[in-house]
Amino acid sequence: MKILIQNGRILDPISKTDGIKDVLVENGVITAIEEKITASADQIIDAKGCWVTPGLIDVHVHLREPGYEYKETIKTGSRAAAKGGFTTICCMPNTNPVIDNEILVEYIKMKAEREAIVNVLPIGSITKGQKGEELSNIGKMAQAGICAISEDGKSVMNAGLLKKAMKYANMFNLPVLSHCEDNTLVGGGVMNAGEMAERVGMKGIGADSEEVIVARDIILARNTGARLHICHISTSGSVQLVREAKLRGENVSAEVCPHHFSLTDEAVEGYDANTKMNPPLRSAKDVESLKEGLKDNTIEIIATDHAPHHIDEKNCEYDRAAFGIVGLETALPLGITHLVEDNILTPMELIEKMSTNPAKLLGIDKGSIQVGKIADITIIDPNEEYEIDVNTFASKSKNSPFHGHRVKGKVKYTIVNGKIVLNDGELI
Ligand SMILES: NC(=O)N[C@@H](CC(=O)O)C(=O)O
Ligand SMILES: [Zn+2]
Ligand SMILES: [Zn+2]
Repeated sequence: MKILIQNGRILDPISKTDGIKDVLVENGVITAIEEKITASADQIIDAKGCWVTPGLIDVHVHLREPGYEYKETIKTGSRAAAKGGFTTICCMPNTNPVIDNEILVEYIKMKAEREAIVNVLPIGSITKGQKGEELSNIGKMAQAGICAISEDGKSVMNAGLLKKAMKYANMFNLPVLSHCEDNTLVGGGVMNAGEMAERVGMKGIGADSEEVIVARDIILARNTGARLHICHISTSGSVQLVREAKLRGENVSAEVCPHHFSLTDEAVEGYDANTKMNPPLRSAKDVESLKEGLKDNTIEIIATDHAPHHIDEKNCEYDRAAFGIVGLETALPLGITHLVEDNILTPMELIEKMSTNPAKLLGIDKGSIQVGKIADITIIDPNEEYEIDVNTFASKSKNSPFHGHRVKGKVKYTIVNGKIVLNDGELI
């Protein structure tokens, strides 16, 4: 299979290429990137006016399989990923049963091999059953092919246990993806603590519940040498903690989710349960800090925290609704609309945070569009404007607060291992 991509704007953060070129893909590999390629091909893609980028990589996705297939499956989640321009996604272990042993890791890999249309990398839990009591067998899961460990959905509240896990993670060179939430400080909150929570009469979640754990985990990572990655960073204080750790030369990275830089807690005013997620939408000041963190590279990664839930789990009182929103199919347009259009990031910086830096965190040979690399490629029309419509989502769940939002930037083609899985906006 030969694919020729013509006249696109190549954005490669590794070689710092930013220019109009043709790209030739043969048998799954990029074989040429030149001003003008005149080879014959099975499919020619006219990428005029589009960005041609390394395939997007999402380090934080909930695929819900096994156990919650009514929300999402490996198959449907991978299709949502392809629509969103993602060629590789990492799936969190808070399934039922929890991914806490090598058999389940093998199961995810086997299912993904058969049913997923993008690359799926499993993440193993830190403790058995995510109960916070006993470590999962990290070594065996590493051998089976996990890309990281995480207790996402909660924090490991026992610092001693987490410290031990960090030491194991080092032995297998795995990053530790940390959901930062001290459950003794949450106090039954359902949205950001502050003026807005008072106005709508709901219990708030303070910044301290996140920041206490960010600080703790930075200290533990310093003492163990672990590769700490902070998930879904949401407060000014957390950004500052990560910034200071980096200035000290410590091995810490952070991700921000598109909803946390696109919306504030003002969005909760209409009581739409699709504005409910963990951590919650924060204040305008926090959003400002997140953008500064993106700009000065304190925050190197944009990840979706794609968290599908069934309509019945959202169609109820705000207090009782599930935490989490889908994100795979809105991430790129939100990045273009709120970061590139607002001059927070250049197109190259956006792609770096959505592909190159995630690949670096995972230690995989992806995130670059160069001759000799496996052909994971995304083609994006940055100028197409449209309204987000959840009814067009490939995801099984539609729990997005962005329905009806006007955005700019449309994913046109997603190519995974040299195979076109999204063709002119349509899934194959
Ligand atoms: N983010 C969320 O609100 N929910 C996530 C869990 C998580 O990412 O912590 C989920 O699994 O539903
Ligand atoms: Zn989380
Ligand atoms: Zn999550």
